[in-house]
Amino acid sequence: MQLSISPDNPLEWLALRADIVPWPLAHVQIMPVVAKAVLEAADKGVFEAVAAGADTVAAVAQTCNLHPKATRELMGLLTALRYFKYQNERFTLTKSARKWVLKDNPESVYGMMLFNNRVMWPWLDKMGEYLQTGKGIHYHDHLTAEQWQYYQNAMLAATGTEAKEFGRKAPVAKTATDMLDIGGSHGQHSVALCRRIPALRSTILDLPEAIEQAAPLLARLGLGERVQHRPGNALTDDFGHEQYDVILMSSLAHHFNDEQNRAVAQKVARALRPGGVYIINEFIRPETGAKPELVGGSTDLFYGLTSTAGNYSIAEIKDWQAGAGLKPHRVINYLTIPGRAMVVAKK
Ligand SMILES: C[S@@+](CC[C@H](N)C(=O)[O-])C[C@H]1O[C@@H](n2cnc3c(N)ncnc32)[C@H](O)[C@@H]1O
Repeated sequence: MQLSISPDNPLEWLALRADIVPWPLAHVQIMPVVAKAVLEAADKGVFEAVAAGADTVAAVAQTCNLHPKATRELMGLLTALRYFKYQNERFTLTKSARKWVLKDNPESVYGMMLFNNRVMWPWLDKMGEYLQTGKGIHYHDHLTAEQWQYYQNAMLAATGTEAKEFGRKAPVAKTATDMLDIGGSHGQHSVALCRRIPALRSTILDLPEAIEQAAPLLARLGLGERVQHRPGNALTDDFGHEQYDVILMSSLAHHFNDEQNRAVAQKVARALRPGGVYIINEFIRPETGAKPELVGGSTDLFYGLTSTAGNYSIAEIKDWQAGAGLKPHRVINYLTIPGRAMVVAKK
């Protein structure tokens, strides 16, 4: 997937084509403003206010306690971004914005918006330092309880769509009974798979601070005893011997360095039953020289900044699995989240 600038008319098309438009300005001037405007709009309740009927600048400003002139500017930008339509002097949410940004919609990314606005945004200021030192900020080591809550809600919001596709496509036998979900947080991936495979039960291994905040999110998913949290640390805990038919590690490998991922793979290989599968579900870093890809590329830099590690290529992930004695099985790309894949190995 790529971001591109699309012309509104033939003259703009010609100007872009002739390369007389200074397009980097889109990145350095427009995108930072766009990102912060959308985050603040979500945080200040602007989308919810319009959905509830505040359909003029004055009504939005009053409902959200904002300055009228600043609100007009914000609404103009959000309309250009197609969050809103403006007709007959009234704002309405577009159908697509309604689906993705309203708090209570199942596919909404609202939780991610709050986390990015309230917790993640200041981290971006550290990018220059990271580029010079190569040392990330390792946020798991110093979040407050409130920040852990925003984080776990964000993970739930970011993976609602993916988890459904995971539940349908993960190559797990219908006879599977036991699953370990390493760094499983909210449990959406486990729940999706348990819904497909009636005898499956899952244990979610996550850090205690995460579980404190993720427990109510998991409870809301309604699988009861079949999906349970276990507080621990994937880097130091033993996973047992021939106990599981499926072990999933989703979006955690990018927080671990190569050596740590190899050590985890060794423990996974021991804990799987013969025929069991190890699924590493991840953002994929395109191989050097391969076609550039925006999702894998931008998250690679982001996880470098936040955890010093970063994304890995499919070949690197397969190498950890093979190094632990597992056989390559399948690589399954996501339709709904480009740049992500399940890299699956079998015991
Ligand atoms: C980016 S989130 C991914 C959550 C979920 N698996 C998903 O795909 O949406 C990473 C999760 O791993 C957990 N985590 C981080 N370090 C860990 C460790 N050493 N052991 C176990 N879990 C860890 C975090 O608390 C967090 O819940």
